[in-house]
Amino acid sequence: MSISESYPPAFRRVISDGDPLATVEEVEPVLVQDEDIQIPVIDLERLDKDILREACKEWGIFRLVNHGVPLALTSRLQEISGLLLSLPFETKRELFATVKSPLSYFWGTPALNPSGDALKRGSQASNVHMLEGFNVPLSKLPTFISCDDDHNPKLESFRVLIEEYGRHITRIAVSLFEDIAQTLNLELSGNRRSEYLSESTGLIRVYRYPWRSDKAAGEALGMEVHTDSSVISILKEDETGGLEIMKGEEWFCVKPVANTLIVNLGDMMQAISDDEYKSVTHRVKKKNRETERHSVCYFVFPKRDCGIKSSNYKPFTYSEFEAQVQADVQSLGTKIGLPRFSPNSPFFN
Ligand SMILES: O=C(O)CCC(=O)C(=O)O
Ligand SMILES: [Fe+2]
Repeated sequence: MSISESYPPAFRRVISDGDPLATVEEVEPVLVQDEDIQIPVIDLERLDKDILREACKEWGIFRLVNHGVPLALTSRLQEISGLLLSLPFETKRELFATVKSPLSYFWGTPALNPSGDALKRGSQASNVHMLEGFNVPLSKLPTFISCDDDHNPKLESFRVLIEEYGRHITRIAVSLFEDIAQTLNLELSGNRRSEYLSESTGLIRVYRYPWRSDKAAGEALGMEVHTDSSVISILKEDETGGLEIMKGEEWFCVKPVANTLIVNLGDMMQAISDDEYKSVTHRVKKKNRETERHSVCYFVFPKRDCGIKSSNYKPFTYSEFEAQVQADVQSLGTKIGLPRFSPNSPFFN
């Protein structure tokens, strides 16, 4: 099987010859080469609250070292997910295609509904994003019994590995959230912590961004410009690179560094912090054409009915925020996010 047979059919023309009729939006010509930038580094074993506060305030993103996730576990998870993602397209489509499976396979868009299925996007949206992946809601993982174990014993290894990785990454998210809350003097008495950051909402997405031939025209965007809706997102990328962040008015490349994790703050953290901290604007734009990019991304959210009150937004629950994002993606093709809840914004709803 050639590698392109494992890609969704809509990707194939684009990766091989850049057919001008291909349905992928070509991004703006690159006028300025995006420069590399060093993001702040946080050491989880010797956490410095001042550096953490500064990173959340000025950047909304930082690199985490001494995070305690065993290297062997991450490597094995990356290896198994890579193997599953390189299965033929049709096999991947069938992998979780049982009504009982909480896991799903998606491609062409990162915008999914709460069940993990791709959202139909508005007509103005660029049609296909050059990415595919598996969506894994961690709390539902114990109920996942693969009906395809005979054909794919790798699926059982994937489940075991992602469950263990999920335990580590949840521990990191909770401990970072508590540290961040301290830097904000945020009151976390009672069950406030688990309402703001509800472990049961945690999900992991394993992404693959395809390789492209030298003949392919232009650049195809891996993931469009966005902020995450989460409280905290934690990314493990491979050595290919492609993650870019906006700082000031400029785009910068975040270079991969072995055995580190990237933490970015999401919209919910921005709202909880009363806009003191930033939900970083980012995208994935792969410069290295010849290699695929693989990443494993964790997202965690507030409890669905958790009320978010802040001076810059009308009060809302996370469910309301999510419903608004989904409605905008479906009607406009893109997420508007927090401005929908800000009386000072032209997007206020
Ligand atoms: O693949 C990546 O590294 C980034 C993915 C991302 O930004 C997202 O899923 O929100
Ligand atoms: Fe993101």
